[in-house]
Amino acid sequence: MNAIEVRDVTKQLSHFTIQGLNFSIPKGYVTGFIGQNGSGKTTTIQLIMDVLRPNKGEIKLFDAPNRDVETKQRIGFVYDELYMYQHVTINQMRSFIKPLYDTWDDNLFNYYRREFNLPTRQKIKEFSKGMKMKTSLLFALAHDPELLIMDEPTAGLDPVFRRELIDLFHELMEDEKRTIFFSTHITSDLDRLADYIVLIDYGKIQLQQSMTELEENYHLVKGTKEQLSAIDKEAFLGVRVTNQGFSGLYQGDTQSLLLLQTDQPMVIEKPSLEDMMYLMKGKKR
Ligand SMILES: Nc1ncnc2c1ncn2[C@@H]1O[C@H](COP(=O)(O)OP(=O)(O)OP(=O)(O)O)[C@@H](O)[C@H]1O
Repeated sequence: MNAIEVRDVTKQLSHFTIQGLNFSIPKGYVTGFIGQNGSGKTTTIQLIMDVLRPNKGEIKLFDAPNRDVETKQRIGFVYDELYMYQHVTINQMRSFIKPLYDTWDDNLFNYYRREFNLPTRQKIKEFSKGMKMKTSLLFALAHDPELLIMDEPTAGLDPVFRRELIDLFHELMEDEKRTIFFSTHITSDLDRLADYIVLIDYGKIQLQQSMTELEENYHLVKGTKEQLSAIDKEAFLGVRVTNQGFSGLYQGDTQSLLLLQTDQPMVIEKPSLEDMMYLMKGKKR
């Protein structure tokens, strides 16, 4: 079963359109949602969370419409800006949020509050950016959600806590009942955590694959401009050329590249997610 299904969704904003959005997020896995600034990640997450309504298409969570109140109970939502009332303390906030969830667990709340080192006497509006993100996470985790949907949860966090958070997400995934879908610009977090990747560009899904498929199917090829002219350009998803030579994202079997008669061998490496995003924006030559 899929935890999230987005089918033919269109959303028209004043200067931006999400068009014919189709993707699904498998249950029991971690999926990273990537794309450049303004590519539509937050808008897509808001559509999934029913904060925005699509003009066309449908979104299902655990096979039920995303407007279903019971289904919303199963989801922990972490937003990149704290959407909660900020003039209260964490404990006052708890008294508002707790009644909304049947599965609310005070032990979990107290555990994560201590783990995240969040003060109980200070008002949330006085928290640092990182503390606000931790507060958002605390409230998402305290009702033991089956599906965690997070918009840039690691943004604004110091590197040590970011690593600890990735460890926590690993722990949360251990019982295999949970699903995580999160957007990020920090691709090293995805290398550590993600099973699947969804890449969005200009409001359209460019790529949805497992990390294993990505590793098997894509190669980073580097060489001289002369070598580039000898390669079938159709096999490249994108190429960047500089004075030093070229680097390209190559799809498929690299055997034919190794057979090319060139004065020096080309470099063939495993691309990072960052390489892929950068090169996919490069032109085909
Ligand atoms: N409420 C809104 N009204 C009109 N346009 C909007 C609204 N919210 C977002 N947009 C536009 O939609 C586009 C996509 O924005 P979105 O926040 O979804 O991108 P993003 O991929 O999350 O970007 P970032 O990585 O910078 O957070 C942008 O051009 C933005 O200006």
